[in-house]
Amino acid sequence: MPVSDTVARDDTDAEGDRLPINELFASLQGEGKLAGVPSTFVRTSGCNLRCWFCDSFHTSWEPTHAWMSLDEIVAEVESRSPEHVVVTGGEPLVHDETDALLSALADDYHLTVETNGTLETDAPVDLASISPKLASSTPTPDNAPADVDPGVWTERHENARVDLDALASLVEHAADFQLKFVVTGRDDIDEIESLVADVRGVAAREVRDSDVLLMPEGQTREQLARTRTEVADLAAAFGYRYTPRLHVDLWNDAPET
Ligand SMILES: C[S@@+](CC[C@H](N)C(=O)[O-])C[C@H]1O[C@@H](n2cnc3c(N)ncnc32)[C@H](O)[C@@H]1O
Ligand SMILES: Nc1nc2[nH]cc(C(=O)O)c2c(=O)[nH]1
Ligand code: SF4
Ligand SMILES: [Mg+2]
Repeated sequence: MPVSDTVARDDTDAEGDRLPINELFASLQGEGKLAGVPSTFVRTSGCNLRCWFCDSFHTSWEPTHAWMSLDEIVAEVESRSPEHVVVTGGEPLVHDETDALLSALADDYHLTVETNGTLETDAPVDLASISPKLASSTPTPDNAPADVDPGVWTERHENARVDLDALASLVEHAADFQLKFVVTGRDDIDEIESLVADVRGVAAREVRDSDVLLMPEGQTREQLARTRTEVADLAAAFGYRYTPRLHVDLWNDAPET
């Protein structure tokens, strides 16, 4: 099991700007303020966290990818019609080259970055879709994916999952932002309220309740069916925004959806 933050660069990667791409596809944005918007997704591989529930197993726990040059990625994006591009992962901001990709796309596309909120970027971002990871995301031998021993990641994930300076920087820097929490149940709400208060205390930008989104944990329709009602009730009770996971509802989070 890889312990590295990112993925090992192979020898063909020696030259130029390249990124490890797990998948690149057009779909509807399934989550957040832009749910339903046709978008091209660029999914990088490698992450500095290991959420036990990660729905992109082959970008975190067992990374698989092809190394593509920034020019190749841009050409693939240009061959698809959506005007919105979502750069996601894995954790896209673990790669320095992600900033260069965002800059290359910025003039022609609306850019959403899906990030765990632990790393900053100076690159142009239209929507910072920040998903801070709560204590309920930390992997343990009891909740880790099948046949995976979380090992050092229990402590490593727990120590790295919240960086208030990075969160404040992302909130302040992007044209728009959302704090989109993966919610396993009502036991998460105290930490959400506390973290939102902490971000409000350091960020030089208003964080409205409508900028805070509660998203049910679930990789499949069946798992979402177990969590969505409780999470929707929490959103209504605490005044936050509920977000669905449309791609799971529509396509059960099949690859390239
Ligand atoms: C695979 S992550 C990649 C981006 C970044 N690493 C992050 O976690 O925000 C994409 C989005 O899916 C969410 N996500 C991952 N696994 C999930 C699950 N089991 N249930 C609900 N949301 C999940 C993440 O919180 C994030 O908003
Ligand atoms: N349709 C669709 N919408 C998404 N929004 C965020 C996603 C992600 O994996 O970052 C995602 C995804 O994987 N598919
Ligand atoms: S931070 Fe994102 S990519 Fe990394 S393990 Fe968690 S959900 Fe997966
Ligand atoms: Mg996804």
